[in-house]
Amino acid sequence: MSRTLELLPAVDVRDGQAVRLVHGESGTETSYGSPLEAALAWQRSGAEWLHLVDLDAAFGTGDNRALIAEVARAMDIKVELSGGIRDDETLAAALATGCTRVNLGTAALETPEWVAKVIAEHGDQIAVGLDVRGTTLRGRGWTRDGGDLYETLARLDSEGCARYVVTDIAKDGTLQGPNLELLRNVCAVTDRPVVASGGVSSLDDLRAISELVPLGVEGSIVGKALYAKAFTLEEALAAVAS
Ligand SMILES: O=C(O)c1ccccc1NCC(=O)[C@H](O)[C@H](O)COP(=O)(O)O
Repeated sequence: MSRTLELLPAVDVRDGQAVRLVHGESGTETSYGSPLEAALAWQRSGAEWLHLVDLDAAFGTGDNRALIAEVARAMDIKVELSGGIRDDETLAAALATGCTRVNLGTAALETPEWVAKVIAEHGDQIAVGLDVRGTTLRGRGWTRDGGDLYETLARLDSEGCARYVVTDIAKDGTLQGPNLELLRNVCAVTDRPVVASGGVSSLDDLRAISELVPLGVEGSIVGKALYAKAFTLEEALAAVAS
């Protein structure tokens, strides 16, 4: 098992643009231009992963499917694809981009039988996003309650889910620091790797998340902090190198 925290710079796409949201709320977008340019910039800076999100698909306001596929296919690095992957058709389209894995959110809450089926079929290519306010999961672009974090986690563990992407929505896009307690609590009840998401603001935040690697935290998504130039990706990669 790797002892170095993986970093996944984020490219969240809304209406064809790379954006950042606050608390994942529609209407709070700050635009950062071309998603392809952003993704290529993270790749040039040494990223080994890209976290690529179709926000329109997540919110149900359309999709950026062609653009997302173009970005994913242009990458030489691993891609984690998220947003609106909820049935056989959207899963097939996502996997056809050549991405390394997909991140399911709403489907894990609304169609658990389908999620159990695709976990069995695709194994490590499927991660589940556990997006929470407190300990309540949120689906449909984080707009609707979807049950208890720990009950859902126990169910997904029993179904063989390979990995979880854990987001504290209250922290997401706020530069207020990650919810380390949430990450510790999730790691305490599952032996599956956890990818942290939401709130990273500084290199010290990344060092603090790195300290959770022995507990099961495998990686950290970084969005706003990179776009706001709180630090560079090169500095972040150096900070977590062991
Ligand atoms: O991932 C989703 O499906 C999603 C749905 C609705 C709103 C936001 C969504 N994702 C946001 C992210 O994955 C962010 O890129 C990530 O949490 C980074 O957060 P931050 O470092 O705080 O900018």
